[in-house]
Amino acid sequence: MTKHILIIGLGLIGGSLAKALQRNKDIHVAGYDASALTARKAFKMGIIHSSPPSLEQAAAEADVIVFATPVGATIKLMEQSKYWNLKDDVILTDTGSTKLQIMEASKKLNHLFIGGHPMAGSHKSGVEAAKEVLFENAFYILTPDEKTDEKSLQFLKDLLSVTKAKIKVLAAEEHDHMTAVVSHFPHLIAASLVHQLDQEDKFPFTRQLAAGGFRDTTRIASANPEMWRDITTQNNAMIVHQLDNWMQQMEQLKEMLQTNDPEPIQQFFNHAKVVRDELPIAGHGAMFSVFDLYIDIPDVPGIISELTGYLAEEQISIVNIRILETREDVFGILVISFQTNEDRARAQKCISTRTVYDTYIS
Ligand SMILES: NC(=O)C1=CN([C@@H]2O[C@H](COP(=O)(O)OP(=O)(O)OC[C@H]3O[C@@H](n4cnc5c(N)ncnc54)[C@H](O)[C@@H]3O)[C@@H](O)[C@H]2O)C=CC1
Ligand SMILES: O=C(O)C(=O)Cc1ccc(O)cc1
Repeated sequence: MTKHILIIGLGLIGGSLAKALQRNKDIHVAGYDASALTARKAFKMGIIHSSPPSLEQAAAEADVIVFATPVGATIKLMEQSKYWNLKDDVILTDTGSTKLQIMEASKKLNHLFIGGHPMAGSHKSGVEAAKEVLFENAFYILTPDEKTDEKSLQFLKDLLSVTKAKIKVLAAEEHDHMTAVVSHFPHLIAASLVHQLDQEDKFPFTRQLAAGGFRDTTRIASANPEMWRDITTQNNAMIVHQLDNWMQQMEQLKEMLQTNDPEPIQQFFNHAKVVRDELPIAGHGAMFSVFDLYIDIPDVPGIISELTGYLAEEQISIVNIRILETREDVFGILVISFQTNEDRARAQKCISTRTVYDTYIS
């Protein structure tokens, strides 16, 4: 029997989930967005099967309702949902980047709520950025609570299995602690680095030099500010704790730099390199999946369109493209990112057979 899924919020995450769920032919995906234009666009793009005009009516017909809105809006919608005329056995879930406050809000609901967080995404937002394959190989965290029955949890896991994400059950507190470390606090640091660049007024040319490493380290600072405002205010205590640790670390770093002894400075970088190099690679346990292919290219006009042209001919989709370094006299490094490991392997074969340029995977 066809199951009715309602996705509220048709941006990057809601749109991507809607697309992935459509792989299951026994599912009807209805989509609602506060922006009527977004909902219309999602329907025209085929991301959702239907775009109901009334949220309450769509909610009444749903077997599963997914809140894919910024986490502040999600809590407000959850409160409103108490007044909706829902099916008794409906499952409510969400995609938010925080879980503690959302699970706290769920205690006041009359229906089952299982927290969710697909840990893949990007600095882009909006329905236009939605991708069916966004969650493949990424972790998809679920945070059931003591009211969750095994059958409903299994139903939700089965429903989400079409995303090809790795579903993992965690307590909300564990989730918020870990995401503060690997996602929320790093986001604040990325934004702070950009602020620091912005305050640099001695040499305005500095911005032009902000290539390679600076751009890599700060990419996420281009993400949706409203979404990150909500994440930061909800997971505030865990983030402040990370900031305390960081400030302590910076004090030690400052002392080390003032002493300026080369040995501990090298050890500092060495330890970071060892830990960083040992992180699980994307697709094998990493939190966010992007598959980078490095290509040594000469700095000549037309080279990028030549390479992307070969990939297009072989129908290999690219998710990102950037140049790490270009100087007039040396080869530059082109980094092309792919959504899946298979795409990257096909791209490497394509470039190696059709050009003389060296390719490698970091
Ligand atoms: N962007 C990312 O990389 C990731 C985001 N998330 C989480 O997923 C959720 C959605 O994020 P994105 O899709 O990136 O955001 P987005 O900005 O791309 O989309 C959010 C959508 O929700 C709609 N919306 C806002 N308030 C609404 C309301 N009250 N009722 C109905 N629609 C409303 C907006 O019009 C927009 O279309 C957030 O909670 C975020 O924390 C989770 C994983 C990754
Ligand atoms: O772009 C990136 O690397 C991200 O970190 C995207 C992201 C943003 C928020 C999340 O809760 C999960 C993933």
